[in-house]
Amino acid sequence: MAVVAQLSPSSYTETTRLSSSQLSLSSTHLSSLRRRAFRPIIGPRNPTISCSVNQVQAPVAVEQDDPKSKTNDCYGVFCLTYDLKAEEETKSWKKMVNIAVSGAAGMIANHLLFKLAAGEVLGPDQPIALKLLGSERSLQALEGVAMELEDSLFPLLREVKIGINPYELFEDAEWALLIGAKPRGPGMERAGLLDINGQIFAEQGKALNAVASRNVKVIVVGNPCNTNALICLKNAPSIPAKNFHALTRLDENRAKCQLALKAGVFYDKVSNMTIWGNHSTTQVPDFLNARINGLPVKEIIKDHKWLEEGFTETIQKRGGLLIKKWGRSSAASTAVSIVDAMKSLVTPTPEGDWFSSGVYTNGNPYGIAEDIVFSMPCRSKKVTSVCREMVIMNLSRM
Ligand SMILES: NC(=O)C1=CN([C@@H]2O[C@H](COP(=O)(O)OP(=O)(O)OC[C@H]3O[C@@H](n4cnc5c(N)ncnc54)[C@H](OP(=O)(O)O)[C@@H]3O)[C@@H](O)[C@H]2O)C=CC1
Ligand SMILES: O=C([O-])CC(=O)C(=O)O
Repeated sequence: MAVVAQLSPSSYTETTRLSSSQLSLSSTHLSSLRRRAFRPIIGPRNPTISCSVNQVQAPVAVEQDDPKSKTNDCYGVFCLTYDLKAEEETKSWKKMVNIAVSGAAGMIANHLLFKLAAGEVLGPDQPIALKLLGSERSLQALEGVAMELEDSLFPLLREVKIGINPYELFEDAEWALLIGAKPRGPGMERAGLLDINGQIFAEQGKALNAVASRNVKVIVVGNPCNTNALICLKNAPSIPAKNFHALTRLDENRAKCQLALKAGVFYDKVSNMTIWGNHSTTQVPDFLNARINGLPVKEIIKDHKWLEEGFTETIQKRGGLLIKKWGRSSAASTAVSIVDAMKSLVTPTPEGDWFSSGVYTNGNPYGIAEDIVFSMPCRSKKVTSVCREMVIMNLSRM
């Protein structure tokens, strides 16, 4: 099995000290390396750095007319081809999965990428390729992120590619985690971001439509995420609308946390938590259908006034409160919730439970307006598929 890597300026001096036998390079791999050695790549401010394990060239500046063509085939150590010591182990690994992440130099991605690369999401036998999308202004920061990924020595991380062209980065993507978008500041509503962020998702929808796997699972995180998810899916008519999700898992996690706190139980005792609607202050966290230790919440939490008033408002305004306290929007907990959302899609949902996700309303059983993206209870049926079934619940209790 081969690993691909490109030697970054900071690492090539060390690396060239090693002989090919020390790296256990086969002759096939060596010739592949030599081929790669002269392929132009992007470095800081666009110099081209060409090198191989036994050959180093000084960086050479290259002309690039179209900034959209600035994409690395691979980054740093991920361009190197070598035989794995653990060949036996890797034989049992699954086929590599391409994961595209936008806003990859941002706060949320900085937490998420390391979880993905560690196998926390798709498991210890799932090698991954990370395709990191940034912009002109973040390209250098993106290199910094790629350098940290290099230095982390993740066995499952087999490829890293950075660039600014979604048509290149989204190619054959099986996951697209669309985070890149301006966050709100104190006193703003998420909807206020639509003018700035909406266009990003139109372009990225078109790119997904053109080049991504037809089975790509898209999780839209950038706010306002429901509307952005709708914009994205409308621009990607060749990809099933059910594959698009607006992230409301963070709200679900927040709601579980508050119910657990009030009931004096651990989080894992809270189940069946639905977030209805938008990832915004209009959302409805549904305590009526949620359960604690398998029982209706109202049987466990007797303070019904708190449930009806305090709880709902706490969840609706949690993001805003965090911005007020921290000065920026939630990043680590959002990354955790993206992990949770991905796992929920590829793992059969435990019997009787469900999770929340913003999904396209197409024949929904709740009477919610059609043709929007709306958070509701979902179940996943099959490993590795996006099968989603709506949960039919008795809404007359609400
Ligand atoms: N759905 C949810 O539950 C949550 C959603 N969010 C949302 O996720 C998004 C990303 O948050 P976070 O990672 O913390 O933000 P950061 O500011 O850390 O990173 C955002 C990235 O988005 C890109 N971007 C695109 N357009 C703009 C713009 N006009 N101004 C600034 N950045 C831009 C930038 O990357 P580049 O230059 O490479 O394009 C930047 O690196 C935000 O919209 C935020 O509101 C946050 C928390 C929870
Ligand atoms: O509040 C924000 O703008 C960021 C966000 O979406 C959240 O933390 O829920």
